[in-house]
Amino acid sequence: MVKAKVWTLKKHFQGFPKASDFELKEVELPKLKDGEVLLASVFLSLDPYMRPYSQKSLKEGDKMMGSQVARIVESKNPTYHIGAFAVANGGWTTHFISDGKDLQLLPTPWPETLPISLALGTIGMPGLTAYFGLFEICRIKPGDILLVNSAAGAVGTVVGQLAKIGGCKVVGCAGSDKKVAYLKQIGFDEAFNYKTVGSLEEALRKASPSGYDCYFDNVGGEFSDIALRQMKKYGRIAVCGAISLYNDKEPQKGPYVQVPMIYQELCMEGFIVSRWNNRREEGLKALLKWVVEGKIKYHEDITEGFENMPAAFMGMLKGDNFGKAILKM
Ligand SMILES: NC(=O)C1=CN([C@@H]2O[C@H](COP(=O)(O)OP(=O)(O)OC[C@H]3O[C@@H](n4cnc5c(N)ncnc54)[C@H](OP(=O)(O)O)[C@@H]3O)[C@@H](O)[C@H]2O)C=CC1
Ligand SMILES: CCCCCC(=O)/C=C/[C@H]1[C@H](O)CC(=O)[C@@H]1CCCCCCC(=O)O
Repeated sequence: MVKAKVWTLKKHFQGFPKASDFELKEVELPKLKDGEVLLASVFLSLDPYMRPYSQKSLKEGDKMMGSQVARIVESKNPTYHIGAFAVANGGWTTHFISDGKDLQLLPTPWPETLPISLALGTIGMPGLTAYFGLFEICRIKPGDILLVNSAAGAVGTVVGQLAKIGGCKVVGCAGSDKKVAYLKQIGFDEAFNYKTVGSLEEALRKASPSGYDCYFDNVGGEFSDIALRQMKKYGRIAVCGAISLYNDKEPQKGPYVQVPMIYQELCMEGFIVSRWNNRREEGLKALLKWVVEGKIKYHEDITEGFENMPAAFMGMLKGDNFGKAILKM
């Protein structure tokens, strides 16, 4: 019998999550049935969606949602061999049982030089979000000027570098000087710390006096209200995330987007990356190739120890992470 350690949602979040909202439990897993596999989490992903989606889909006492790179430790399913690694949606747990349907084996061959945790970041869901958001929603073309916020994070770093590959001028915003320096190092044309610029409006105008063709929005709220007013005619806006709003106790009013959208004839579209699940392989293959060629650089922010999962989650939500936030078991 395997005993799994599991982080549960003890109390629904009220505003920003607190340590007391989580509870660590021990659960005895049943024996494997035919077709099932037992997995041990190796790396757990920390993602912003866990904040709004847990509110929407979890009951108090449920296991916290999330994905991991996990190793198969026992198998009664001929497709999955002991020792293989897979990306799974097992939640915040040390061990779990799967019938194999939700498992994605890592793209093969996986280069020995790359950490397998990248399958949760640049060569995983966040990388695919950047890829499809940029090519399908922003529809970038060479010469476009692109703005991305939360630019030093899992999605943002890939957005900026892909846009450079696509021949764009890229402007990125992030919440610390260290992050800004990194953005410049990986090829962003302009980058600034949105927390320390006196006026966001002026900083955006200085970075691109002629305005923006594309805006990849990870933040929403007030930032978007200001950015929207600097879009060029026929600009495209990919509404990817709204992290500035996820911890609100009450929904905020505004921003009111109609006037700039009409004047500038903008196209603004929200999306969830799973829309392109049928093109997952194409996206992963392209991202893996660019990483191997050194055209996409990555940075991971790794916290060690399963017991630190809630703290790492709260840290990511407030911007402590530099690159993709990961927990190593
Ligand atoms: N639509 C989709 O299918 C998907 C959407 N997303 C969304 O993409 C966004 C980025 O996700 P991901 O790259 O994984 O996360 P990140 O790695 O970017 O981590 C979150 C970052 O958000 C920034 N942040 C937190 N609060 C604020 C705030 N009030 N204003 C501005 N920035 C803030 C912090 O960076 P800083 O220091 O710069 O403030 C923090 O590091 C999220 O909104 C997420 O929900 C992600 C995956 C799929
Ligand atoms: C207003 C909330 C916006 C959240 C945007 C975001 O970060 C979306 C992330 C999804 C990503 O595209 C693919 C995912 O796996 C994320 C959603 C995960 C949903 C899990 C839902 C589980 C459940 O409802 O039981």
